Amino acid sequence: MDTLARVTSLSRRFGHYQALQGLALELRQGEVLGLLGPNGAGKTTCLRLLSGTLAPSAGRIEILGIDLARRPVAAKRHLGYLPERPPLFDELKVDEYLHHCARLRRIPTRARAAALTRAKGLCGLETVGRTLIAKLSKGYRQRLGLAQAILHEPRILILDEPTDGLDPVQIREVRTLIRDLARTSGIILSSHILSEVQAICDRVLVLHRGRMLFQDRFERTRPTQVWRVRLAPIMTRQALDQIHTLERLYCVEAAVALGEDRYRLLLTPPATSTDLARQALTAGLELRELTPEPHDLERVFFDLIGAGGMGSAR
Ligand SMILES: Nc1ncnc2c1ncn2[C@@H]1O[C@H](COP(=O)(O)OP(=O)(O)OP(=O)(O)O)[C@@H](O)[C@H]1O
Repeated sequence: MDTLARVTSLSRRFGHYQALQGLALELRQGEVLGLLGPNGAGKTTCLRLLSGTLAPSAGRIEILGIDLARRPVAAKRHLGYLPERPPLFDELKVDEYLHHCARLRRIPTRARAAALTRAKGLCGLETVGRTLIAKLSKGYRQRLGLAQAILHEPRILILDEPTDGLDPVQIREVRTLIRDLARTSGIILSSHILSEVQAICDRVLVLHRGRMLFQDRFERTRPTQVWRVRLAPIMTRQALDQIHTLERLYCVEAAVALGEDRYRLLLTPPATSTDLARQALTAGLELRELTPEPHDLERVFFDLIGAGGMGSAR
């Protein structure tokens, strides 16, 4: 897979405030990378740095091997950027605005009409070319923001909260469009909604207080290795025996007591819940409940926003 962007030790300060600290990431062709984090985590700062609209305090950004700080014009040719608030001019019509963007992007005059048709087609804007931007709905404004970002067919798309403020139908359309665009480019987008990132992205990078907390590739078919079990009630003095029996099961890597005959178990790969049920029965444990725990990312994210996690006895 081709590496499109490479970021090393990227940091940005605002006065004494460290908004981003030591970020490293790579973006590859065909990949959608999600930046996930609560408000103020540093997502917009990171995307502004990557788009070249904000200068870093330290670190390096390479776009297709070109140093963004040293050769900004050459590097930005490969970038399309949809900021948090799309830079639209209300007094222009959609076509006028896109022509203006095509000029700014230095698309040759003879190629402009085709570029507009392509971008409008991809973003579902064919019917609104002559509409005044001031009259567009929020959903159409967002589509237009996307259209200006893809007009010059960039290899890298940077999208700041691309579905923010859209209704469920528009969200589905924009998600489909993003997946379509990823066939020919690499996309990095931000969101503060876990399900959003899980729906669109191949990989996630969780930011918190300007630092990278966690990075993972979604393997949607990967079964969870963490299970929660409830056993038949026993006398308190036997509780220790119960957890020791669980720990001794061949398929169990670790067991944590949650109280009232409930335990959280980490299975040894490639063991499955069927192995667990069978081995528990053989060991004389009576299983009353067996439920999968959320995937790692969900636990990391809920820990982050203070809703409990692996260590809690929810
Ligand atoms: N121009 C600026 N001057 C001073 N502080 C700033 C500036 N831009 C961002 N910050 C601060 O940097 C931190 C990170 O902001 P940023 O907008 O990158 O977060 P975010 O993760 O995008 O948040 P949100 O989801 O709310 O958009 C915040 O505390 C913010 O107040």
